[in-house]
Amino acid sequence: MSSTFGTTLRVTVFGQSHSQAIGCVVEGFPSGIVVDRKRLERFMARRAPGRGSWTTPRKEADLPNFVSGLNMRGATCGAPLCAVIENTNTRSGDYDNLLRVPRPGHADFTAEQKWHGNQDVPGGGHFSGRLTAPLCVAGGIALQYLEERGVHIGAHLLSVGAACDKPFAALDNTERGRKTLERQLEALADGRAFPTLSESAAAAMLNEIDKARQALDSVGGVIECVATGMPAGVGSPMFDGVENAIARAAFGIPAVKGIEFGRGFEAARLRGSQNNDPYRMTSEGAAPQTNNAGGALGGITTGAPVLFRLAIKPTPSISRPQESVDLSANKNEELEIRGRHDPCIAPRAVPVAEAVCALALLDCILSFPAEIQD
Ligand SMILES: Cc1cc2nc3c(=O)[nH]c(=O)nc-3n(C[C@H](O)[C@H](O)[C@H](O)COP(=O)(O)O)c2cc1C
Ligand SMILES: C=C(O[C@@H]1CC(C(=O)O)=C[C@@H](OP(=O)(O)O)[C@H]1O)C(=O)O
Repeated sequence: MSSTFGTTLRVTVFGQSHSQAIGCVVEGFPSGIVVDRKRLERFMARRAPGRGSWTTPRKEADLPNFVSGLNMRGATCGAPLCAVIENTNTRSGDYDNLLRVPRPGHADFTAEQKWHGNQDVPGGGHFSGRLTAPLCVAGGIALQYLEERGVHIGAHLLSVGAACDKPFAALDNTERGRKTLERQLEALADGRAFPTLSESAAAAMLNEIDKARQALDSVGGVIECVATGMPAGVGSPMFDGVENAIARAAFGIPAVKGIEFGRGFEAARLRGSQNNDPYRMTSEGAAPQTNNAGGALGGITTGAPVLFRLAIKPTPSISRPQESVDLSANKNEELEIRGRHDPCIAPRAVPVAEAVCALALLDCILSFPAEIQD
């Protein structure tokens, strides 16, 4: 198992949900990034567990301890960066029956097929959503670095169950569209507890989550993420394009089942005349006026916002009885899951989408920039 991604910026995530600690090792950060700890903590808090009835009740401080990679000024020093987060609130007994009886929808069954009893099941082991905390440490630093260079990344919940938020204005690449998108990103940066653009959407989504929880069930959602300010010419065909890099990192987030860029799957129902993004000359040079492509053509950035959506499945661990099997007795068994679980994963995965977007784009900038013109 490697749990590593990236070309120049290489991120490794380690630990299990109930091991002593979890963490990350990042190689390839440019030196001299002064890490704003307060800002990083605010970012981590948006993902943290234990924040009310729409999250798992497991409470964790989720404070990273940097054991290497920073100098006396708290800036990246060029050496590999290692951050460790303690696991302090584990209740492994909740998982006793799951060693024999795999949860439908979680990775218990596939881990057993691969490691034949040696896997660490409690808390979801290395498959746990908890491993996205160190991903947010690495991504939170990448976000700070990119922001200083004019690349702004933000995400929100586009839907939970049947409840929908308004979309980002990122398909319109005119000055008007860009201004609206800028305002939307500013609004999301105000520290709101629930990540939607509209307040009424937040209320409707919380209601969907509550209905699912009360029915001893869970619900899925869609996250929309955008990066503005990406220069044109970044990324490399065929396998190191920005879409490749983002998709690879995004599928590392547990519970992600789909990704689409720009118009995405809807483009398959359009005519070329509707889906092509026409170019016009602007004060900053040639630019597409619409952004159905989602900021990339041929894997290379167009200069328009990089836009993608993630499908997040409903939480596999639900409270109602389910059909499973006892793998040691080779018989069918009805499974009842104990323990503490998110009734909906999507809200907590919003900052994680921003984190992987920042890491993937920074890696593309460092590894596959536009060539310098003579
Ligand atoms: C932030 C976050 C929180 C999660 N919380 C839970 C949870 O409480 N219970 C659960 O069963 N799965 C939870 N998951 C999802 C599982 O970890 C995931 O479905 C499982 O590892 C199988 O991986 P897959 O769905 O990607 O195939 C969470 C995922 C994330 C990203
Ligand atoms: C602790 C977190 O979420 C955990 C993710 C998770 C899973 O299976 O993914 C299962 C639960 O673990 P436990 O049974 O130990 O409470 C969640 O609480 C976190 O994300 O930080």
